[in-house]
Amino acid sequence: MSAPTTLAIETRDLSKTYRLGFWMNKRVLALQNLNLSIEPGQVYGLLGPNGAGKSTTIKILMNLVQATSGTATLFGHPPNSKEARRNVGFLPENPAPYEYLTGEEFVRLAGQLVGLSGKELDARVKEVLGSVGMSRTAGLQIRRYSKGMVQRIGLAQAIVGRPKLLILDEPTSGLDPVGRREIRDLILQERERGTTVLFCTHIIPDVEALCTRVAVLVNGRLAREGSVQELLTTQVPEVELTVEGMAADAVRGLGHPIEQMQDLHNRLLLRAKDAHVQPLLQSVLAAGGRVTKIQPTRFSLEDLFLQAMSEARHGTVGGEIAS
Ligand SMILES: Nc1ncnc2c1ncn2[C@@H]1O[C@H](COP(=O)(O)OP(=O)(O)OP(=O)(O)O)[C@@H](O)[C@H]1O
Repeated sequence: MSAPTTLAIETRDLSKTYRLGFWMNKRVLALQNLNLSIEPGQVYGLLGPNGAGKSTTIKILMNLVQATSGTATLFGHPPNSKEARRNVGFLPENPAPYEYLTGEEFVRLAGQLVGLSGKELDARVKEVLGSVGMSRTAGLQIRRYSKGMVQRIGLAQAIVGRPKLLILDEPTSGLDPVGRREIRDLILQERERGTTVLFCTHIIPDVEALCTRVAVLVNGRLAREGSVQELLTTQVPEVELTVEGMAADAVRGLGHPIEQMQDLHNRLLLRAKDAHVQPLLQSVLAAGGRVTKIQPTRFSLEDLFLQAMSEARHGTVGGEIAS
């Protein structure tokens, strides 16, 4: 029997309450009993609206914030241990590298900090500057860099030590489409190399392009978790119908469950669950309406995200100020 693989990241009942106010008597429940199991080699996306607890999770994993309760481990080691730190490359949300260093000096420093030296360091610095597209501008001081260049040099310092795990807080935020594509390609390269990547973002197309698995956090709680494929296929299929010759009220009056209806003046766009389509169709035709188009709808990650948020709105817990 083979030994179980050590998880790259594991959190158990991880919670964080921030204390606020002069008397520290206000509490923000930023994270509530978060359980994550991230296998080595996965590219794992942490999705969620503003204030969902994504950065708090990452900061706990990077030992920048202490959890209030629960545990977190990186390759089986607690975040404050040398063993955990040795294996991780990190890009914070707003990287603030030393501005008076050149890009190359900064990446070299990061390489030295992870134990590289001599020819190996020279070669690796050159290699990563090339792979983030900064070879030509690496001699400029960082204070001269654009946001995109800072982001790329930040990524270069994160990967210079060939970490087994990359943790990236909003790696493509604020970048133009070309910059975003380049950072995405770099993450894909790291995935090819077998690096485990955890990144958080609001940008759903990035998640669709990169992730093997995702977690959706809302109000500090895990609202959805699974492979992108799994999450999308477990949704009940829906069908979109285009109806002409009937008013919206008349269609509603037929009494069938309809998920969404859009009135485009000369036609109606209806969205109904697969199981309800046949009776709806028959009633529309019997009432004199014309059905000009029927098509299955593809449930997107964005739909899933919005659904998770609307469910959470009815049972808010985290990210709220409690007394
Ligand atoms: N240092 C802090 N002190 C007090 N409250 C904090 C602190 N850091 C975060 N919070 C609160 O904790 C909650 C979660 O914040 P967090 O930054 O983890 O969310 P996020 O999902 O990363 O949001 P965003 O997408 O906006 O970066 C929010 O309500 C936030 O205001």
